[in-house]
This record gives sequence, C-alpha cells and structure tokens, in this order.
Amino acid sequence: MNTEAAPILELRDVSFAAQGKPIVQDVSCVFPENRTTALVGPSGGGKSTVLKLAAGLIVPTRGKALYRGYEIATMNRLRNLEFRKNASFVFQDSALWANQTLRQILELPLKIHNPRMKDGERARKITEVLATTGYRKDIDVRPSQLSMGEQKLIAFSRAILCDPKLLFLDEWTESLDDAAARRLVNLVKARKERGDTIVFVSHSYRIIKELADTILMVEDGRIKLNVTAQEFAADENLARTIEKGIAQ
Ligand SMILES: Nc1ncnc2c1ncn2[C@@H]1O[C@H](COP(=O)(O)OP(=O)(O)OP(=O)(O)O)[C@@H](O)[C@H]1O
Repeated sequence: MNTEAAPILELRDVSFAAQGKPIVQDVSCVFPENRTTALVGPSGGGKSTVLKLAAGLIVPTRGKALYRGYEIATMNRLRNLEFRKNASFVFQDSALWANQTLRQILELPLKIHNPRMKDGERARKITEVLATTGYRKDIDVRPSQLSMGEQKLIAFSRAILCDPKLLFLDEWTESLDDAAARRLVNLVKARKERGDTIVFVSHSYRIIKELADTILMVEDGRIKLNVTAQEFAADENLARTIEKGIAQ
C-alpha cells in the first residue's frame, strides 16, 4: 500500500449489511490523494458497495468512512458541501433522471454548485463538456431515447461538469464502443495526470493496467489484495491472480 500521500479518503473497519445480509465486511483501506485506485474482483464481490461507501453515498452499518479525517456520515454541513462540490460519481447504470431532459440533467449540478452562473455561461459550459466527451446529439430529449452507451457519455459529462477533484467511477466505459471508451479512458488519464484523486471499478484488465496506481481486489465483501501498480507489474503471479479474479 502506498502511504506517502495523504489519505483524502479512508474506510476504517467498515462493514455494510442490507436486509440482514452482510455485503461488505471489516474493510480498512486508504485512497491516497492525487492517486488512482482500481477496485477489481469477481461479479457480486462488493466492489460497487465499497465505492459507494467511500463516496459517502451509503452509510456503513459498522465502522467509518472518512473524508480528510472527518466521518462523512456526521460531518458538518459546510464540510459536507465542500466534499460534495469536490466529488462526482458515475453510476454503473448511469442514473439519469427519466423524467428530465438531458439539458435539465446537465444543468442541475451547475445550478447547485455555481448558483450565480449566468444561463449563457451554463449553456457554453455544457456544450464544451459534451464536445470533450464526444456526445454530439440533441440534448432536449429524455434518457429513454438514448442507447446505454450514450447514457454513459451523459453520465460522465455530468460528473466532470463542475470540475471535481475526486472522481468515483463505476464501470464508466461499459456499453461504449471502442472509440468512445478510449476517449473516456483518455479523459480520466488527463485528470489523473493533473493530480485528481480517482477511484474506479472496472472489469477491464487493460484499463486497470493503464490507469491504476493501486489495485484493491474485493471478493466476498472483503479486501483480498491491496497492491501498488509497481508490485503488480513486477510479479507475474500477482498479475495472473488479478486477471483471474476480474474474469470470474
Ligand atoms: N442494498 C442492497 N440490498 C441487497 N443486496 C445488495 C445491496 N447492495 C448490494 N447487494 C448485493 O451485494 C452483493 C455485492 O454487490 P456489489 O454491487 O457491491 O458487487 P460488485 O462486485 O460491484 O458486482 P458487479 O461486478 O456484478 O457489479 C451482490 O450480491 C448484490 O446483489
């Protein structure tokens, strides 16, 4: 585990249960600032749940999720606002509001975090971000008119609109064609290079190898491996274990 950078995020002895079923158990890990961490592992192992716990989207049943040392579930309103302004999440299913147009969906985070932004500036910002992510169609339509891949582009565009320093990505390239997936990987790479803190879930060995500084293998709700990219690159057995774990 890399300890030289500050743990902007930490899970401390975290467990999470739903409907009496343990989903994540006794997870402790740090997500260092300015680093990219990949959560990998077999389907149903608990990766998305760990990601949501780290992002403060769900509250641990036991233990603490911390942002800069403050418990996310109980930190004061101002600190929570700062955290929310700095953090964005791309959900596995895109999570676009069915009854809103894409324009309304994209306007909302800007209205919340930059309430003084003028209408024209907001429209320019949206056009600029969509050009970056490569969504070129009409935005006065509802999400149901989009393919899954197009929904992913909108979800990613929404996530970067307010220029977050902390990005949580849950299989953000799934359902995209190769060109679009490459564009979104490159966009994350650029953010990583400028020093953002990124935590992502992916089943793609290639993406994990390309982006991750640290790899956490989550299986049966526990962290089974916590290795740096250097350790991963230097140890063929480790690489095989991770590749096998992803493929399950
Ligand atoms: N709120 C919940 N209520 C009931 N079961 C849940 C809940 N959240 C997660 N689970 C279950 O816990 C297990 C782990 O889910 P999670 O989505 O975290 O896994 P994952 O590793 O991200 O899987 P995948 O790679 O398939 O997306 C799954 O069996 C899932 O159905």
